[in-house]
Amino acid sequence: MEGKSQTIVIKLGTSVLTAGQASLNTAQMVELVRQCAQLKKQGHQVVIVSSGAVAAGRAALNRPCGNSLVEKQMLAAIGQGQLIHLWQNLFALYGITVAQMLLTRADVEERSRYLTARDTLTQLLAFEVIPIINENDAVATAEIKVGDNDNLSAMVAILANADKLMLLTDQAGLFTADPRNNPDAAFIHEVHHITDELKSLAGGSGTSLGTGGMATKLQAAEIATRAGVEVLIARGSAPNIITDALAGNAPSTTFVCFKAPIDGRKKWLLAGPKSSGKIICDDGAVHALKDKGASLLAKGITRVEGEFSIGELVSLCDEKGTVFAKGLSRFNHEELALIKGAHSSELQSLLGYIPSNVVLHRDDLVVLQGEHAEIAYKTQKFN
Ligand SMILES: Nc1ncnc2c1ncn2[C@@H]1O[C@H](COP(=O)(O)OP(=O)(O)O)[C@@H](O)[C@H]1O
Ligand SMILES: N[C@@H](CCC(=O)OP(=O)(O)O)C(=O)O
Repeated sequence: MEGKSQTIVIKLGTSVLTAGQASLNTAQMVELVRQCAQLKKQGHQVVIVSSGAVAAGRAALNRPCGNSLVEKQMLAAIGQGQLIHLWQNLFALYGITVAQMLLTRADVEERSRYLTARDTLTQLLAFEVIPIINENDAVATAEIKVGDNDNLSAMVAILANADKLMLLTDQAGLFTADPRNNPDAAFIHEVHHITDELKSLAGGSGTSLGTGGMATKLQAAEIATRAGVEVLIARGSAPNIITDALAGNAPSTTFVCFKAPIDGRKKWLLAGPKSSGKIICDDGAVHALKDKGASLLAKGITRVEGEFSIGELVSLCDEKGTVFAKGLSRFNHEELALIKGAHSSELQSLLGYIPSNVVLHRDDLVVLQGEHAEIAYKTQKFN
C-alpha cells in the first residue's frame, strides 16, 4: 500500500497467533512482523492489538486449568509477559521498538484517562514505536472489562485517530453463516450498512480459544466506521495478507465508511462510554436530531429512564426503543422528569431556574443512524 501515510490498527486474534494450536505459533508471528515492518518502511504507522495472553499462559502453566474469569485472569498474568517478550524479540529483528499498553474499559470511558491513553499512543507513534495493546485482563473484573479485543481494537482505532482497522482472524472474512458448519455460506466482501439482519448472520467463536467470534467483530466494525475508520476482516494466515488486503488484492470483508471523519470529543463519545440513562424522544425530535442537525429540546422528550447527573452520558431512543444518538445531558433525570414535553419558555416556572435552553446540545451528541444505505452488503463467490 504505497501513497499517503496512514495509521493502521491491526488486531490479531488468538486464532491467528496460535494458528489453531494450543500455544503461540512463532512462525506465524514472524510472518506478521515482516509485513508490519514492510508497512512501516512504506511510511505508515502501525498499532497492534494483540490477543494471545491467555493462550500463552495456558501453554506455560502446563497443567489443567479451567475457563472461569479468575482462571483466565491468572493465565493472562502468566502469558502477557511471554507474549510481549516474543513480540519484542521478533520486531527487534527489523530494528523496530515496541511498547506495551494494557487497557481496561475505564481507560476509554473516563475522558481524562482517554486523553492520557491517546497522548501516550500519539507519542509512541511520533517516535516510530509500534504500540502493542491488549486488555489488562489480570485486573479487569467483569464490570470494567471491554471483554473482547475486537471491541477494544475499535476503541484503539479511535484513540489512535486511525485510517483503517484490520481484524485478522482464522476466516477470510464475514460469511452469511459460520463457514465452520455451513459449507454453503456465501462470502460477504463489502458491507455498506450494518443492519440487524447482518448482525444475525454473525455467530460466536467456533473454538474455545477465541472470544466473541464474528459477532464482536461486527460490533467493532460498527463503532469504528461511525468514527470514520474503514474496517477490514481478513484471514491472518494468508500470505502477505496485510499488504494485499489493504491494496484490495486479497479476499477480505470491507466495511465501507461513508461518514466524513469527526473530531475530538465526539470521537470519544463514539469510543464507547457506557450510558447511565435513556431519554425517549417523540418523532419530531428524532427527525430534527437525525436529519436536521438540531439540538434536543425538552419539548421533544416523552419519557426518561434510569438515573443520571448533569454532564453524564445518556442514550437517546425513539418511541420503539431504538437508540439513535448518544450525548451529554445538561439536566439530571429528576429535572427532566419535570420538564419533559414542556416548551422552553416554561422551564423557569417548572424548575425555578434555567440551566440551559437545550437538554442536549448538538456539540455534545453523536447521531448513530442517519440516512439508510440502499445496499446493506454484497456477496461474491469465494474459493
Ligand atoms: N458469519 C460468520 N462468518 C465467519 N465466521 C463466523 C461467522 N459466525 C461465526 N464465525 C466464527 O468466528 C470465528 C472467528 O472468531 P474468533 O474465534 O473469536 O477468532 P479470533 O481469535 O480471531 O477473534 C470463526 O472461526 C468462525 O467459526
Ligand atoms: N485478552 C485476551 C484475548 C481476548 C480476545 O478477544 O480474544 P480473541 O477473540 O482471540 O481476539 C488474551 O490476550 O488472551
